[in-house]
Amino acid sequence: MSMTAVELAIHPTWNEEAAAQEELLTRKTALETEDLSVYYGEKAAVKNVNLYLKERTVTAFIGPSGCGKSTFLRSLNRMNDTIAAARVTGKILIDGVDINDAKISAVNVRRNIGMVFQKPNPFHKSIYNNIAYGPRVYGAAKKDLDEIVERSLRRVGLWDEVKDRLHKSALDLSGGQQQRLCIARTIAMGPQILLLDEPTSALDPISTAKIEELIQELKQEYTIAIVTHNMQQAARISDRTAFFLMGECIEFDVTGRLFTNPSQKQTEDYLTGRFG
Ligand SMILES: Nc1ncnc2c1ncn2[C@@H]1O[C@H](COP(=O)(O)OP(=O)(O)OP(=O)(O)O)[C@@H](O)[C@H]1O
Repeated sequence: MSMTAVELAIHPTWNEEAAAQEELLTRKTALETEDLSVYYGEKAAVKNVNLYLKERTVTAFIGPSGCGKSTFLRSLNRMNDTIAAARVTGKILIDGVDINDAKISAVNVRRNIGMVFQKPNPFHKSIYNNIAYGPRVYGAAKKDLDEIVERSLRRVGLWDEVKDRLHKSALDLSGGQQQRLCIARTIAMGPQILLLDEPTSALDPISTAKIEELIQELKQEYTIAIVTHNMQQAARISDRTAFFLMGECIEFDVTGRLFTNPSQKQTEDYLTGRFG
């Protein structure tokens, strides 16, 4: 059995955890990919990836820079549609329906599968209007907006911090608060799946810890996929982890097992810092 010191320290009881996490396999699949490849022009950035997200779990995507993690994540809610050179082959299935089907609207896909980016990117609007903007565009009644705003802000633990300044600019919030606001903004649209692309890499350790705690709470309700460069973070917060290398998904397993007893040599080399 191969174990890295770091991962042993993080997962001293990984056997128990792995067993508990196997239970998650019995959950419904929220989304799965079949031979998903993404090309930028002729170059394949993601190659024939088959993996799945189980309902109300956290799945982490790790791997060295440029291995295709973000491209893969972005393909899951059709964000790559916005890049002219990008082309997707294979399937992304939700309840057996391919979300890339021409009959499916990308806008609806993105309502159901929300995304939060590396750098907090609140709109240049008030805190209130950051949350209310999307629901308003989609026809939420004016009388319901106050409730949507409060519920979304409470859900990310921001309500008490901002309730007295709802109509002040969101840009005056700290980076960590801005990122929680961006998560609240996504939640306000009523998604089932949240895609988080390195959501803490621009944040200080305290704000990072708050977001990690929040992710643990949100998984009671949402299916979450997260790209992270921080292996400790993946080990701390995810139920399953996929290790990517040069566009391929090399290994996909219960997080405790992938970190302490990887089945592939490339995974072990990455975890032990032999490359990447
Ligand atoms: N818009 C784009 N146009 C062309 N090539 C791109 C584009 N975005 C990414 N790539 C290329 O696709 C490959 C995968 O990039 P991607 O950003 O998905 O990797 P990553 O694993 O998320 O990297 P990082 O951890 O550095 O963010 C890289 O070779 C990158 O240069």
